[in-house]
Amino acid sequence: MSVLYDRVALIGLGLIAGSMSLAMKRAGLAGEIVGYARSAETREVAREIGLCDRIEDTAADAVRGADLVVLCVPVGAMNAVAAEIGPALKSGATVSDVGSVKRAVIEAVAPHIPEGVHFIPAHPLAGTEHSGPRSGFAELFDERWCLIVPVDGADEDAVERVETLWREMGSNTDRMDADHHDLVLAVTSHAPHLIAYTMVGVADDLGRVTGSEVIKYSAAGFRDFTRIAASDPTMWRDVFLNNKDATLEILGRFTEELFALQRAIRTGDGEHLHDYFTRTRAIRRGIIEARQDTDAPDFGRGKRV
Ligand SMILES: NC(=O)c1ccc[n+]([C@@H]2O[C@H](COP(=O)([O-])OP(=O)(O)OC[C@H]3O[C@@H](n4cnc5c(N)ncnc54)[C@H](O)[C@@H]3O)[C@@H](O)[C@H]2O)c1
Ligand SMILES: O=C(O)C(=O)C[C@]1(C(=O)O)C=C[C@@H](O)C=C1
Repeated sequence: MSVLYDRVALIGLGLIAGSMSLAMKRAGLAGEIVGYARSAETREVAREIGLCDRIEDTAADAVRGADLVVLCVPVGAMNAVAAEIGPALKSGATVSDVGSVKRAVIEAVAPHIPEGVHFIPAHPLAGTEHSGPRSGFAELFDERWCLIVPVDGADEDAVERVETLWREMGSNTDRMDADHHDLVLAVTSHAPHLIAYTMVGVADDLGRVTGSEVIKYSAAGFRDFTRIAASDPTMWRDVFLNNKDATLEILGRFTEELFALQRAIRTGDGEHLHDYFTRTRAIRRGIIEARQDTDAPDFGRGKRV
């Protein structure tokens, strides 16, 4: 692939920006990659490991002359960063972001984008529980989805170029409306994270009673919960505070179902439990069969679904 953007600026140098830099280098997509992070320590690490071609000490200096600027900071920091870079953006440039929530990010960023600059929000559905400048790797986006969320009146060429960038970094892309994105992600990512955080908290409370047993004998299912619950606290605080309505809607439904299952256990209603688990098993099997038919990429790393 030839160079897509002569100069790319990455703001916030953590897991996603680091992986983007390495994936762009792998495919030769950027003439130059410039980086900026708020803390001097992160900038120092990024320089030391050669994460970008150049690291600047202010966000405005990093975006000056850039053809593509990608905001890779926690969702709650998007507004302040956009305000800082707005006046320094080059006419004709594209600003994108990788935030896990889309409606709130659009509302936070769009007012700071000057006339003549394109704003094309995006969200790669790929991550790990690790964060910071040393956590990125070039393969993170391979065979994963990246959702592109164009705002009303978005320039089609600019949208297509961002789609090409993600495809060349290894992802499959789809377009989605911001509100729909936030509801879908509340089901598939946000509520599951909150449930994992809760379950690990419950186990921790129990652990105080039973010593180290909870960890020592933890089965694979619980270990998966602990992996998810080790994710970055700032990132997830911001996700929940910025996708309130959709997350609360899904958690409300979750609680209703949980109460129904709780009641079935208490009253010994085995038929209810069996029917419920049969239905959920069929859903999982249906997903796997559909994927084999369409050869679509899976939700998990590699071929694990
Ligand atoms: N981790 C995931 O699984 C994942 C997946 C997809 C999208 N996202 C989204 O990507 C974004 C970045 O996540 P990450 O996992 O790379 O996080 P990270 O914690 O690894 O990196 C975030 C970086 O932003 C910097 N930062 C924080 N506030 C800043 C500010 N005000 N100005 C400048 N820099 C600032 C931090 O120092 C850090 O370098 C978030 O919006 C997150 O919702 C994360
Ligand atoms: O695999 C993980 O660790 C993730 O949690 C990644 C995950 C997800 O829920 O799938 C987390 C947040 C993102 O916005 C996108 C992807």
